Amino acid sequence: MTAIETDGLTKRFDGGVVAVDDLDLRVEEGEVFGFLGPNGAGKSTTIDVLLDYVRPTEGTATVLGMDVRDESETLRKRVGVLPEGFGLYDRLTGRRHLEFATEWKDADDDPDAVLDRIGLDRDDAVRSVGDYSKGMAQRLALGMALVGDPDLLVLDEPSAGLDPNGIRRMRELVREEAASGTTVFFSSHVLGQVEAVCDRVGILDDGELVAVDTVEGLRRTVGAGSELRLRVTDPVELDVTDVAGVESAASADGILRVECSDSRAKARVVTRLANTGVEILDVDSEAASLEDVFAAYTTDGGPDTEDEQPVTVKGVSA
Ligand SMILES: Nc1ncnc2c1ncn2[C@@H]1O[C@H](COP(=O)(O)OP(=O)(O)OP(=O)(O)O)[C@@H](O)[C@H]1O
Repeated sequence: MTAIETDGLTKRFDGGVVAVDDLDLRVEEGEVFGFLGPNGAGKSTTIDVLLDYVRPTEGTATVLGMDVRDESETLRKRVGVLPEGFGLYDRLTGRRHLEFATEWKDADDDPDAVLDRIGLDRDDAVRSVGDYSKGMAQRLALGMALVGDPDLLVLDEPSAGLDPNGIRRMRELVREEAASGTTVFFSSHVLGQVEAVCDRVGILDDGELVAVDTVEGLRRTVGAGSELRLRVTDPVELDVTDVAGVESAASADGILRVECSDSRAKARVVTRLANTGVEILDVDSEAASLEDVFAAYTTDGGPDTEDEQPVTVKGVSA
């Protein structure tokens, strides 16, 4: 089943702003889908339509096989939402919030189990949330989204305010949810996190979907390759340019630098060298980051795929 499907979805606001423009989007069940786009691209408006907070001007949207306008009550029980800028009730405790979420979803979650999952201390759970730090409130809101074992999780900037441990826990939770069959729709400007957890990403620009693929696939499309650096005993004699996915190779100062258009080529190069008896002393690698890919799609009319030019390579991924 397709977890999210939009056909010709358009939202035009009073005043003429077209926030979402003829959007055809498909998110498959069980995948973690990253939803990216510059400020004002239309991401929040799309999410609002999917949750039936906003009605589209044209087109349709289905979630878990149901039309969002006809089945919004049913969907509210099956979809967990962590909205950006969520509101909590200052005078109520964290535990009470979880109990409310559980009642609202007709679920039977044990609040202590949820607290343990999100890493919120049980003593803190009996304090009023008005006294919570930003990260504690964010953990609680994530916990509320997880209540009721949702079939779809919609997370808008889920790492906002979280410390590094909280970010790691959030990523683990996303992967755990996906492993249990939950679809995760993950909207964020923190591209490193999107890259770390998402199976595929969609990039929205000016209300239009300009790219949908795996991060690896997007890298290939924009010609954003990766570089492999090998310290070997005698690099001068080596030629690996016939290895599939290798663009060029050059050696200097005992280092062989191999430009790859496809990151899988790196493993092929290492295998080739090992098979020819070359001693590899050290290996290092850099891949174009999702940031580079994002910039290629959202500036200057998108990537020129006719004549693929490598974009700036940065971000170390050994
Ligand atoms: N209620 C509204 N009335 C009029 N225009 C709106 C309304 N809501 C959003 N817009 C406009 O729609 C466009 C898309 O906004 P949206 O909030 O969906 O973008 P976004 O991708 O979520 O941006 P950001 O990354 O900054 O959160 C913007 O031009 C915005 O000004």
